[in-house]
Amino acid sequence: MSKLLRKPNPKETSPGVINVHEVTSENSPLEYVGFKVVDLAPGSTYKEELGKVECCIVALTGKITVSDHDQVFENIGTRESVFEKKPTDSVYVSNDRTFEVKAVSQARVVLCYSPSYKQLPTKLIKAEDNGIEHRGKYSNQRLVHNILPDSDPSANSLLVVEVFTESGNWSSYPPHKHDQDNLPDESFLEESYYHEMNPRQGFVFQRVYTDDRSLDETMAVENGDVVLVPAGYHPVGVPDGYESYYLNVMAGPKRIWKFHNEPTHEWILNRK
Ligand SMILES: O=C[C@H](O)[C@@H](O)[C@H](O)CC(=O)O
Repeated sequence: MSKLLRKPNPKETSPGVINVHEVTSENSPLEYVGFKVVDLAPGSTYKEELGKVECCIVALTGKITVSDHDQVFENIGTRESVFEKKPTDSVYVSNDRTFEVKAVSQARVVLCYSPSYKQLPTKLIKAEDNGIEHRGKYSNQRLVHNILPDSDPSANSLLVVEVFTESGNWSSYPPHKHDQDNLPDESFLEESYYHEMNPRQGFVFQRVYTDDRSLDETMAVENGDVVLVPAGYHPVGVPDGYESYYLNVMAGPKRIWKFHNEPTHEWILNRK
C-alpha cells in the first residue's frame, strides 16, 4: 500500500474520544501540515494545548461546543453527513492557546494544524461565511466550500477547503501542483486529503506524481482514508454511481495558494 495512503486507525484516547487519524511531522513526510480526525461520543470532551501551531477545528458532522477558555462557541455544526452538502461551522485557535471540544451529539471533528508564531484571535468561522464555488465544466465539475482560504487573514499559515465531486467527474483536475516556493508562478503548499464516499462502499482513484516521476503513486482511496501530498500533481477521479467528498488542509512557507497546472493537460481548461 502506498506510504501516502492512511487507513482509519481508531484508538480510544479517553472516555468517548476516538482518535481515527493523526498525521504529524513525526509520522509523515509532511513538515507543515498536521491533521487529526476525532470521533466524540455525546458528552465526551477532547482537550488540547497548542504550542507553535494554529488549529482549525472543523465540525465535520454532529454538534459540538468549543472553548478556548476565553470564549465559548456553543452547539456549532450544521450537518449529520457531509453529503448534505451544506457548509459547516469551524473555529480557528492560534498558537500557545488551549482548547476543548465537547460533543453535544455524536460528532466527528477534523483538527487541521500548521505552524504559527504570531498569536491571532480565536474566531468562529460560521458556515454561512464559507465561500461557495462551482468549479469546472464537462466531467470536471465540483462544489467547493472555502472554509479558511488565503483571502481570509484569520490564520498565519493554514488553509482549509472541502470539495464535493459528483459521480463520474474529476476534481483537483486538470492535474495541478503547488510544490515550489517560486512566487508569483507557484507557491509551496503541502496538502492532506481526508476522503469520504457516498455510498460508503465506494472508492476514488487518486494519483500523486511529480514531473520527473520520482514520485508516482496511484491509489484506490476508500471512505475515511487520508492521502498525503508532500509534492506533485494530485488529481482525483470518481467512478460512476458514487459521490466523493474530501477536506483539504494546506500549509507551507507562504500562505498563498498559487498552483501550477500540468502543461500536458492544461488544454482541458480551454474547451468551449
Ligand atoms: O490544491 C487544492 C486541492 O487540490 C483541491 O482543493 C482542489 O483545488 C479542488 C479542485 O479545484 O478540484
